Amino acid sequence: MIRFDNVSKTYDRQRRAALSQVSVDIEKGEFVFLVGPSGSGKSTFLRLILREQRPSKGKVIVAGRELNKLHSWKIPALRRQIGTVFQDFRLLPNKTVAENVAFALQVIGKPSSTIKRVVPEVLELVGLEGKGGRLPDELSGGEQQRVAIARAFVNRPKILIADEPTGNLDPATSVGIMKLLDRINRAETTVLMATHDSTIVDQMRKRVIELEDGLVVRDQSRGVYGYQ
Ligand SMILES: Nc1ncnc2c1ncn2[C@@H]1O[C@H](COP(=O)(O)OP(=O)(O)OP(=O)(O)O)[C@@H](O)[C@H]1O
Repeated sequence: MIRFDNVSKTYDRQRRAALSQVSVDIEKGEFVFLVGPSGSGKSTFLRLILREQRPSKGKVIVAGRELNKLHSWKIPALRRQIGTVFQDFRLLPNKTVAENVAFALQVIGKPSSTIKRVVPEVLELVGLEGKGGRLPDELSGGEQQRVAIARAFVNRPKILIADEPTGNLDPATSVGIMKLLDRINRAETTVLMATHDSTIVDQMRKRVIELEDGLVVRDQSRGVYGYQ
């Protein structure tokens, strides 16, 4: 589903590579944690998958497309297959929960009959039934992240990318969010999550890819967080 073939990335005017000769293969339906110290290249890895950045060398292949060869007009279609969730939720503050989720479908041209049907379904899936009319600031952090996950998942993407999704949440709330991501993964969605949350990684025992200074220093199935 995601393949990096000897990928290096050096940003303009930087001496050091953000990623160096990275080769990894992530299969459909896998759940993968991406770990490593700050500045080790995790966000760069995720940005390459979304074609927000291009590799300096090597190939990135996502859902069968080699991203370097992808015409820019095809980038929206690529991104439609990838749901994204971030540490800071990134909800639209003036829209209700249901409107936030509906908006993700409106921008890709889904008919309103479909939107009316699937928004309540996905809100129920994430445990927010009955909260569709609230504004984001009327929700707890954990609930806001559930809205963000509902929005990312409502279009049933092949891949879900989560960049520190539990970074702003307390441990108990984080466990609930991880259960939800696990459930989404069991529905055949490939999940790739960058995190500094050692407790979560140690509890879940999923594949762990560790970066250090842009290099893959570990790729372990049923792995642990494994560094301080
Ligand atoms: N847009 C950019 N321009 C120049 N250098 C960048 C840019 N983005 C990242 N870098 C550099 O690339 C390296 C890797 O950064 P990246 O953001 O990928 O790390 P990270 O592992 O995601 O860190 P964190 O855990 O703090 O989010 C760092 O040295 C960083 O300074």
